[in-house]
Amino acid sequence: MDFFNYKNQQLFAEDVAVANIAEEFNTPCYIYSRSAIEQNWQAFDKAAGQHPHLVCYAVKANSNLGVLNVMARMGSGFDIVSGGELARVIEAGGDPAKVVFSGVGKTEAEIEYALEAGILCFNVESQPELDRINKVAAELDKKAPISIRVNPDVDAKTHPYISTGLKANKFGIERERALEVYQYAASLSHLDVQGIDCHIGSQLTDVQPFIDALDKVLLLIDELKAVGIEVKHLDVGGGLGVTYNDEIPPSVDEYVAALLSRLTDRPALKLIFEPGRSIMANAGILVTKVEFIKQGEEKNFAIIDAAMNDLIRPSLYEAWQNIVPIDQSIERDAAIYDIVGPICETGDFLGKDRNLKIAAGDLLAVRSSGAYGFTMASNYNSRCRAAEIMVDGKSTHLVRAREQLTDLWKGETVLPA
Ligand SMILES: Cc1ncc(COP(=O)(O)O)c(C=O)c1O
Ligand SMILES: N[C@@H](CCCC[NH3+])C(=O)O
Repeated sequence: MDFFNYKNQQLFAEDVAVANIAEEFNTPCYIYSRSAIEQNWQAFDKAAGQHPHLVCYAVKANSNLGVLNVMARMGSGFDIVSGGELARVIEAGGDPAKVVFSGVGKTEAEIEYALEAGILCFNVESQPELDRINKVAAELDKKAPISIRVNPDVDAKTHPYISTGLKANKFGIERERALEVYQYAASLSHLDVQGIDCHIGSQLTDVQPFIDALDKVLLLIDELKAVGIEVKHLDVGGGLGVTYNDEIPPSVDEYVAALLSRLTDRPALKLIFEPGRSIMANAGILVTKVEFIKQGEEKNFAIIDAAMNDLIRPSLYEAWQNIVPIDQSIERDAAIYDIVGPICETGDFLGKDRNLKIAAGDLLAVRSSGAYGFTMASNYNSRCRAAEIMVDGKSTHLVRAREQLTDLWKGETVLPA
């Protein structure tokens, strides 16, 4: 179900008119729907049914404390990639015992922090990382729970920047070396081998690469068992795609059912999911105002008050996101526009060649912006980052205020005279 809908030609977020939110909180602003987040999270939980499982939301998709708190209240686990994300999970009321820690470059300080917090598992990406975790755990007189991220060499058929399961990518341990690395891990005194992990990329719209990767990992689980290493959980990563334009990704039900169909003879193998985009992308929009219409010789430009610093996906991946007027009732002539921001870069666009009926002062919504939107925002051009608002039925909550000019130099100072 879509929680951003037109009623009487006005865009609503749940039961609140987006125009009213923009008036109260100004633009640009991100708006998230609590119901959408809950429904998308529960889709995973329900689809897994009685099979032992844990949904570990990938914090990188959207790490707003309000967003994390909505999931923490439902009992979610979290997939983190930094000490900063762990701190945010804890601050938002998340349970560290349900946290898995992914990423290729964990520092000693981050490992120590995660061990002290008592996380569920480190998803280890290299042999030197095993040594580092073992060393830090020994210093703390603890045993670190680990799983090894296996790179199955499967083509996820997604954008090359967000494909992670190929030999050419920096992630995980090659399938061929995995057995040997597991045996090495099992030999280290302060590691406790708990699981196995795999994540092949993001925005996958076909279920087959997931299944190909799973089959390779299941074979490895059997090989490990044969040498006396028994894993308790299988972390299948995230990566399920969403509809931005005309993509038709598998539903959560289809995706989970396809995975479970391979696990019928392994009822005790706990599944961990790390969905990010599929929970958050369509639970959020970015609202922006048209500042000027500029007619160039070759193109028309709608210059808006949001920019690549607010939402970098179109500039970085040439990602397409739907851009719609908030008020559809105004009758104007349609024209083709590039939707561009005020940043001094030709690559600063949110959409190209869009057919819209717009004028200066109009509000637009960039759809599907709840994932990898605010989390990838920056202060480029010394722009203040946008406000974030959570809608919950009829009520709105400011879950992060717009940055102020003074926030732009927090912690920074000029040289002494
Ligand atoms: C290890 C890991 N887990 C989970 C995710 C979340 O992926 P997605 O947002 O595509 O579900 C990512 C990002 O691709 C990731 O790198
Ligand atoms: N940031 C990417 C997804 C990256 C996934 C992280 N492993 C996007 O917006 O599509």
